[in-house]
Amino acid sequence: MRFVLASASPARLAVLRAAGVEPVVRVSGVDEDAVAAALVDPSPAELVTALAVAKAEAVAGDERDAVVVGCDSMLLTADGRLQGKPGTVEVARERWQRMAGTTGTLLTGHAVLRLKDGQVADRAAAHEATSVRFGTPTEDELEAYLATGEPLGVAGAFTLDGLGGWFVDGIDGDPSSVIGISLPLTRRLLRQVGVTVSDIW
Ligand SMILES: Nc1nc2c(ncn2[C@@H]2O[C@H](COP(=O)(O)OP(=O)(O)OP(=O)(O)O)[C@@H](O)[C@H]2O)c(=O)[nH]1
Repeated sequence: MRFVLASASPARLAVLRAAGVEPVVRVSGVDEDAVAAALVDPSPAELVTALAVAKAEAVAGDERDAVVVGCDSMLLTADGRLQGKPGTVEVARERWQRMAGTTGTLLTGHAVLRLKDGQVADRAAAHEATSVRFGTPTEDELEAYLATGEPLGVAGAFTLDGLGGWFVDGIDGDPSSVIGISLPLTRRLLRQVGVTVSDIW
């Protein structure tokens, strides 16, 4: 079955490939700020789920028979801030100075659309929440990490499976969701739209 990943995320692609799926990658190009602005006081979970739906829907229009999956990840910090990608060293530094030694929640919205004959025959969406216990990098370690550039382009300014792993003391929940796509949740959403995971791996 044709499996379309509506995401530019190399991490999501890697998780799916390691799990036996060879997705067709179609980047949605969704304006995330515009989607967020159209929502009325969404909860963090509602926001990431709405963004995942928007990404999947943006790509689905060109598909005839396929499963289309979209995701969106953000970090909800212990002091209640919802954060995407920091973008700059300054922002990533400020975030780490606040979050070191605390526990945050990495939220990933997921949307699955089942296309048949060019129509959305079925759909399912949900979010996964994973607690992340951050370590406390020394000032030198933090500056070295920032200098690698890795934290700038990932939600929450950290990775679990990359250089950031040195600074994550532990998680409570699904690790694949932190990296970018929850395999167990995606399996459940696929089942809701009549697709068995072994149909796609
Ligand atoms: N490798 C890795 N990437 C992470 C981790 N946490 C967050 N990310 C990445 O951070 C990015 C979060 O931004 P999103 O807006 O959800 O996705 P994106 O990369 O912009 O790509 P789109 O789906 O096309 O929007 C994703 O690429 C995630 O895979 C992690 O622990 N490991």
